[in-house]
Amino acid sequence: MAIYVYTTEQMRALERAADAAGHSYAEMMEEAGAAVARVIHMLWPAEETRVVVLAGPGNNGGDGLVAARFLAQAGFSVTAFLWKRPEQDQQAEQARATGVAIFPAEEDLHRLQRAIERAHIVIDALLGTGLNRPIEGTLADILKIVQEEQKRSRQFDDAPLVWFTEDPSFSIKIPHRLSVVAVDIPTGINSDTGAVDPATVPADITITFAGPKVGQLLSPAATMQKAIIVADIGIPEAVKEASPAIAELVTPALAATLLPERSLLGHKGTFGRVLIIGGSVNYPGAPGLAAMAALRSGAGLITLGVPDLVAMALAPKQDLTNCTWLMLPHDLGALKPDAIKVLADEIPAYDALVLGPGLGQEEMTFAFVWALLGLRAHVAPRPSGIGFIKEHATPEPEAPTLPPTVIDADALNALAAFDEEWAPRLPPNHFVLTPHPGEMARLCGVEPSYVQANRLQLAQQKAQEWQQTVVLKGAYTIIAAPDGHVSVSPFATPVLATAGTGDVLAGLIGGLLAQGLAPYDAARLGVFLHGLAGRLLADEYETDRGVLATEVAQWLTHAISALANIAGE
Ligand SMILES: NC(=O)C1=CN([C@@H]2O[C@H](COP(=O)(O)OP(=O)(O)OC[C@H]3O[C@@H](n4cnc5c(N)ncnc54)[C@H](O)[C@@H]3O)[C@@H](O)[C@H]2O)[C@@H](O)CC1
Ligand SMILES: Nc1ncnc2c1ncn2[C@@H]1O[C@H](COP(=O)(O)OP(=O)(O)O)[C@@H](O)[C@H]1O
Ligand SMILES: [K+]
Repeated sequence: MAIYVYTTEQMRALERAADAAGHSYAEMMEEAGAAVARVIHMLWPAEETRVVVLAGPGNNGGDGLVAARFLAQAGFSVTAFLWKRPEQDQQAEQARATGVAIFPAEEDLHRLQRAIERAHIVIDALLGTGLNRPIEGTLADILKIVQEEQKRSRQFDDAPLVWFTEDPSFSIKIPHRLSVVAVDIPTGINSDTGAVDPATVPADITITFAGPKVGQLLSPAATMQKAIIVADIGIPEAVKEASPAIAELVTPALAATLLPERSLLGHKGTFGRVLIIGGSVNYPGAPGLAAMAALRSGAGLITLGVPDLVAMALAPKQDLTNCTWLMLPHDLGALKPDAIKVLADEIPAYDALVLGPGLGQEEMTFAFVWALLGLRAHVAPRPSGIGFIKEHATPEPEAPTLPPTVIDADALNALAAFDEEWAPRLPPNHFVLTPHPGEMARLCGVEPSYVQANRLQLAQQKAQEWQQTVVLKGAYTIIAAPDGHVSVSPFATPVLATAGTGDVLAGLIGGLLAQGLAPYDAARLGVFLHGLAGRLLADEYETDRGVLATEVAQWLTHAISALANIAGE
């Protein structure tokens, strides 16, 4: 079952289509409220758990009152406060009939405050995707009460968790006296832009319906939610598949279908050969990290094409004794265009290439990258001497035909530094570009803040313009295909925000390319396994800091094995 990411308008269209197909709005609200109650019931014991539901004027409030009813039926002690919602409302009546105590919020904020002080859970069902103006007045007062109580109740900051089934595979930690559970989206988050109203209360758990709303995955909204659980509200699959969505979420089920087949009779040649080209005197470790990840990806044979002094430093490292080596010509530890001569003979033996980790930014190294990518005609020879006499070194060899290639790190910077259009000169749908927001900004000639504010659209637009797969890294990494398809990673975990994890990702995607995956699929699976390895490590250490990139590479094997289990659930 695919899970998609929606804009507010797409979500409304999906609801309309579901309603037209016979799954009514009332049924969807019933399922939404039931899902909220189920998640809470899974994590808290009904006895002795006091729940306060804050219900607003729209459907979000309706969902909250349905949840209130199911929770009361399950034995929770539930109080609901209505804001801008009549007490005779149908959902309120039904909830009251099951024993939910219901009060108008406006008339007695003191009562509301006392209830929240005694509560274990506050359900935020004030506003959902219908937010359309700044929050002020009574609504701001209500949220302020929750915010203050939440601050008082924080004992320690738990490890973040983002997941998307109702049966979380990782334990959701409930360290606070008071937990905030948001219905669909925390009140005050703009579900399209990710903008956050200052009144917004961060949610420990957000239960979002049918699929994430794109704003939830953008900054700064992403920081206001920890666990995001996607709940099915019964929209028929056929309706979902026929309705437009802005992106697809990479779920365990999807990732599992992408894992390359593994023949019982396979030998190392069957599973692909990866050549990693990178390394320089200042960054000797990066290609090694890429190689460790490629080794763990299941690829058959990994070679490091690096300057000899980088090879000397790396070869004794534990995992890297499993690699073979190709010494490439360099000047003072930086690769130079002559390396093409060595590579021209070697490259045909490889099924995938990873170009970039640790290359450095020497001009001759950029010239090497341009030449390898066949942008050679536009490598400007360096002028020397007086006047206009230009000195040509040895004639440049022909650029070899490259296998599917990951372009990462300084190879991306080399592209950004190329002074003419590079994209039309590359064979289409043959490369995976893996920029972080800074590299993306350089490639696009914009500010990093612009990249972050327009992550999804920019990645989509550039993948189409460049006709290559683009992986825009960071929390909720975006993977965009040349045909306009976009996928989003479900992982936002600062455990990965440490030097070298990008090299690990590049090597992993390279290893998957070598096993025959198409660029977009190799990127989607690679990003997922990389994020999962990070999550597993955060669970193992019970912290989201202090994990090393080498460990992320090593744990890829655990991630692959965990994927099979998670997807099977
Ligand atoms: N996605 C789905 O398929 C389903 C969605 N449902 C729920 O429906 C919600 C959307 O419902 P609605 O469209 O009724 O929207 P909301 O429930 O978010 O509320 C909209 C109302 O709040 C008012 N409002 C907006 N911003 C305000 C502000 N800053 N201050 C004061 N008032 C403000 C609006 O004028 C409008 O009256 C979703 O978030 C979800 O919870 C569910 O009922 C089930 C089905
Ligand atoms: N908060 C986060 N949530 C999820 N993934 C993250 C987060 N921070 C960083 N990452 C991931 O970690 C990797 C960092 O890559 P990069 O920025 O290239 O670092 P480096 O060059 O040091 O390897 C990327 O795959 C990125 O998506
Ligand atoms: K809400």
